[in-house]
Amino acid sequence: MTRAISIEQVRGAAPELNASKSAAPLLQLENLAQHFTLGGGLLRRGQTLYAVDGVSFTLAAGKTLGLVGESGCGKSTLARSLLKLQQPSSGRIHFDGQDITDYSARQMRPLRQQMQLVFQDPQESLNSRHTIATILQEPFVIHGIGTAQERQVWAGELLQRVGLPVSALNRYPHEFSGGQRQRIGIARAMALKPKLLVCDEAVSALDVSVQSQILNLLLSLQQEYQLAILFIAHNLSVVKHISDHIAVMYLGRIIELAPSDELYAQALHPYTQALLAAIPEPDPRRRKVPLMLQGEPPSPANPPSGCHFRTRCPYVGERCINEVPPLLPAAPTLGAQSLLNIGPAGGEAHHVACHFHREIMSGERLPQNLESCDIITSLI
Ligand SMILES: Nc1ncnc2c1ncn2[C@@H]1O[C@H](COP(=O)(O)OP(=O)(O)OP(=O)(O)O)[C@@H](O)[C@H]1O
Repeated sequence: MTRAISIEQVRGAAPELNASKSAAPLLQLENLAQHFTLGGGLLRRGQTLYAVDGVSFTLAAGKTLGLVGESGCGKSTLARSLLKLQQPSSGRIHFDGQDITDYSARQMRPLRQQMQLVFQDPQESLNSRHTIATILQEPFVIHGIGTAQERQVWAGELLQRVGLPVSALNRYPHEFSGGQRQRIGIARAMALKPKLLVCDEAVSALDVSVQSQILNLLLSLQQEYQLAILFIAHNLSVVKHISDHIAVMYLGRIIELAPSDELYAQALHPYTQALLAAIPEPDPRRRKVPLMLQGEPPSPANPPSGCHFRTRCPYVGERCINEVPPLLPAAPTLGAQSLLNIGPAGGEAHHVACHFHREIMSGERLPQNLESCDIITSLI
């Protein structure tokens, strides 16, 4: 007779990699870069594309970091690099106390259970020819965990945990709505009880009401399993309710990183301010005057010198052309939370990469060229 084993026991069945080594962050990136050498036409051949250009942050167990930026700024590339689905060009990745940067595919194999990716389009990521039972049992099969009967039980438990009935096991992905398919995608990602979930635009294709149901599901899974979540979106309003911290990315670099509440209360980088201004405000009394931005984002194959944002920044100065602004704790004069627990490991500090953020916030530096600017509409 087969003994039913709950999914709570799965982690115990897996190789014992799981004990956290210390209070160190679960994930730590140091200056991670992903550069591609372009092929194709004569004009582009041999050119370097700076998709991710020196990203550092930390993420603790049980916390969510929202990663936001326009299409093409490097969010998905960053996700793939930190999961080592592609080898980064430079920088270091620390996961659960181990420097995994140079781990081989074989060394990564047991860690794959701990780091899972949830995709935007579950239609594409779920094999349409397989039943939900097969799809949910696959992670156990790949890692050689459990008997056939045990896997069947676990698949049913996973489905119920994400709010779907066990009877759905014998159906196919196309028989479900987009939101239900994303629940199945999350169930599959949670099968081996990972410590880190990377959600790459996981709710972007869903209706707003379904989005919030999926976000609530992620939050409850996070509480239950002390899950760390990197939540990628192109829209600041989506990440607001799920994120403890938010990182704003522009052309391969993090330009602002702050506790979520603080970012919304007092964004310090002109780009973040523009993203916030682009969020629609239904109450006409509270509508802000949109901050204007010039032009389109430059190509990551030909990024501007100095500050990558300078070609669209209303506050640009000479220094922005010549010097890359480092991502540093915000100026003490900004007061409040910004002064607390400052540390490069993230902490509660508000970090910003702008030479003039003090002057902009104090009103000493005024925007120029506003007349000729466009509103960012792609982010609305
Ligand atoms: N394998 C690759 N070879 C060459 N260029 C690439 C490769 N992968 C990504 N890029 C380029 O890197 C840049 C960043 O792409 P990426 O998909 O990471 O951005 P993104 O912020 O996730 O955008 P989106 O929200 O549209 O998915 C883009 O210019 C893209 O064309």
